[in-house]
Amino acid sequence: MTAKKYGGKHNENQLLSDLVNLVRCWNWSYCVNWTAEMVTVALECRTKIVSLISGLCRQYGRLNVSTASIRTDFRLYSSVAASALPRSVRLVEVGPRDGLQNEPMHVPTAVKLEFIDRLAATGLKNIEATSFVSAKWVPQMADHSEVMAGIKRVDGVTYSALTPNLKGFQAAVAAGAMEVAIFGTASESFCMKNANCSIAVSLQRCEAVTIAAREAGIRVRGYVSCVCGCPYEGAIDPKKVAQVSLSLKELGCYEVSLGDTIGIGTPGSWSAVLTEVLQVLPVEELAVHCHDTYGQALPNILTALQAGVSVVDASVGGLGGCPYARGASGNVATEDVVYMLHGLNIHTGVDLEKLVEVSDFICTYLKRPNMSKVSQALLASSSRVSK
Ligand SMILES: CC(C)(COP(=O)([O-])OP(=O)([O-])OC[C@H]1O[C@@H](n2cnc3c(N)ncnc32)[C@H](O)[C@@H]1OP(=O)([O-])[O-])[C@@H](O)C(=O)NCCC(=O)NCCSC(=O)C[C@@](C)(O)CC(=O)[O-]
Repeated sequence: MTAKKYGGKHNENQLLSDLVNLVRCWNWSYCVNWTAEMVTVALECRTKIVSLISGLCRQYGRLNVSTASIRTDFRLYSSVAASALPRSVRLVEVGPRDGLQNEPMHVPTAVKLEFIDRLAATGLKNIEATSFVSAKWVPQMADHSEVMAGIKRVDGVTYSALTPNLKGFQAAVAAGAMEVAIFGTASESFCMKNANCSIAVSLQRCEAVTIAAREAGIRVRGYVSCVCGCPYEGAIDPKKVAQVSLSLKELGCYEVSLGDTIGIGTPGSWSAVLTEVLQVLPVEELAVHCHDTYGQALPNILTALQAGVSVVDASVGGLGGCPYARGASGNVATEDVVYMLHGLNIHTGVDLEKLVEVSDFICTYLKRPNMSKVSQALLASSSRVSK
């Protein structure tokens, strides 16, 4: 096995030291921590690695381990390593925008500001604070400028806004948006309902935003809606999703968030979408945005993590839904995502207890049930303790 075959001297040394440790401690977790590159190398050299482990077993006196059992264990643990999850995940909190945009009750600006400031105190680093859309279309977001200008900025937190066109972009930047998001969709009918134009025209509007953003030095994030299905057209071809994702990347988006707008996807349909999109975009430039209408959001997110995605959108308390997507329910609850990620030993930088307090604050204000199972469980147990 040459260093070249191993993909470089560093990987060769690392592999050999892991194999020695594996045999000495008889602990296969040394393989589970392999990087994707090392897994590829190891799988290519499977036969040689199995005989190397056999040799090391003899050298370290593990005479009862057969080559057949090494082969089976190697297959098992290298496949676990191959589906290795990211070590950390960046959460994009969309509660103040996606979460509130569909709420029938008018939420005063002061409450929105308290909501955003409290979210920033949980350790969340990306908060989509509002949207600069037409107040005729989404009345709840009419105070976008006051919200964006009134936030008590926390160092290291990016406060972004959704901007469908140049008018929205200019107003967002004037109010202090640090980043903007544009939205494309994989469904013509949904695009017409949501933005009153075709996909082609919406991409032209997006282009105007990205050109202005580049001049202003503002980063642009892109959304693709209806990636797993459309409320008006039904099934959506994953190839169409990939095509719109690529268009957004080519316009200059640093990241594309794939939105299952009506929460209809399953790990099966998400796998099909991710497979197509990953042909045209690197995984580092992808995020997922799951609604939980059918209770599939967490398994769908896990599917995306297994594919290497490490940016996840969520909304505290499971607030949200698009007013122009019939049947859409809330986003996946941020608390539920954080709980799952911490359970998988994946770093988020978010304080779960504080997050549950914010979730309780906003759901109590809105007089609506908290849709997060984690918040329900933690709030119920703390009220039992305080009785
Ligand atoms: C795109 C438009 C504006 C086109 O709306 P339009 O009516 O076709 O556009 P228009 O250019 O004819 O303008 C109509 C009026 O809106 C005004 N206007 C025009 N632009 C703006 C602006 N930026 N900000 C404020 N006002 C604006 C414009 O000045 C004019 O005012 P008037 O002369 O009638 O008084 C409209 O369709 C719209 O606002 N749509 C937004 C709908 C929306 O916010 N949907 C929810 C967000 S998307 C989502 O939730 C999905 C996502 C991202 O979360 C991912 C997922 O889950 O899949």
